[in-house]
Amino acid sequence: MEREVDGNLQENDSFEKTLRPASLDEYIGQKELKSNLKIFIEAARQREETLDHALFYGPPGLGKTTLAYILSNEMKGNLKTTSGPSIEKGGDLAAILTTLEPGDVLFIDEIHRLSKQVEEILYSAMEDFCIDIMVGKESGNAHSLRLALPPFTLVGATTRAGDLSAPLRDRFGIVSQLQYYDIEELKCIIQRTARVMNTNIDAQAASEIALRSRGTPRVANRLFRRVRDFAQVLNNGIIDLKVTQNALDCLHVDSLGLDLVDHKYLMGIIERFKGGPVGLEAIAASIGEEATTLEDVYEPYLLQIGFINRTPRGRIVTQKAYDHLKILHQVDLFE
Ligand SMILES: Nc1ncnc2c1ncn2[C@@H]1O[C@H](COP(=O)(O)OP(=O)(O)OP(=O)(O)O)[C@@H](O)[C@H]1O
Repeated sequence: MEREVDGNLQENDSFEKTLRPASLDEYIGQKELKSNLKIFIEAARQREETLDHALFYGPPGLGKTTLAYILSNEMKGNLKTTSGPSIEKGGDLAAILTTLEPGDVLFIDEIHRLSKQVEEILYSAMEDFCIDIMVGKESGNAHSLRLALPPFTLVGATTRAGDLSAPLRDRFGIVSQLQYYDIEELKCIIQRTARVMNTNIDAQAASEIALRSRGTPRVANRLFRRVRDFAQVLNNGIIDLKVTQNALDCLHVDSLGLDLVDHKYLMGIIERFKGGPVGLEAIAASIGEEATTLEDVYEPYLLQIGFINRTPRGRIVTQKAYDHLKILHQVDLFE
């Protein structure tokens, strides 16, 4: 089931490309990361060198791909994009690397999913701008040939920094975690999106969407488009607070951005496991989901807003979540 509040890219998110900020100045939020990147870019420009390899990690939809585009723009290089799972063999990577031109940015999304063999080729490419390839296998005269590469910048993105091997991680000069956005930042992103789409949105409506966007620009932009549909059909195209609240309620996105799936997860723990602690596998089995989906998709935002705690004995639903769901805490019931 596709969720309006899922930070992962979905099929009908293709409109996103038109919304991508093209420069660091247009990129909203992530203040510390942005100001550091500005220094690194300026320093590389002054030395007439390529920018150091950069690794961005954090939940989906926070702007990692956008940053790769921006870095290539700022460094005036071309951007080549690929992803860990699509580079199956060493030859696939070699084919990409040998098409790079000096100053290009190579973006590898889901970089934690590269195979060991491909990863090892990447080491020398990153460190020495060269790769060793095997030739002459067919003629029985197999030997390795060293190929020089132009200086380039590798930008890696991952939602699972912990899955990255230490040797790969160590080869990035810039390693940064993207943070969830605050309400003001999301409001600016929504207002910018409205401008790019030639639509007006009033400030209260933009704040309301921001509140329900789970700290994630991708979700904010998606909800904005849904709200715009409701406004167009029900409110002469005017996006005000009332039509926004109505639209988001109809989409079952609550005042904190939780949807029916989050409610199912929390209620599952509360009703079947007395609010926890309960192990991930047990929750997964009880609500019919994969444990990895719970960990990657359901839980990060619930942890972020303090609705669950992860303890050595398992997940626990917090008092804050009980208050939001307007149900009495088990502990209260026995008092
Ligand atoms: N700081 C920002 N300012 C304005 N818009 C942003 C910002 N960050 C992200 N966006 C918008 O959110 C959308 C999603 O961003 P992006 O594709 O870069 O996310 P991502 O972190 O790479 O996600 P994934 O990990 O799923 O690839 C883009 O359309 C972009 O326009």
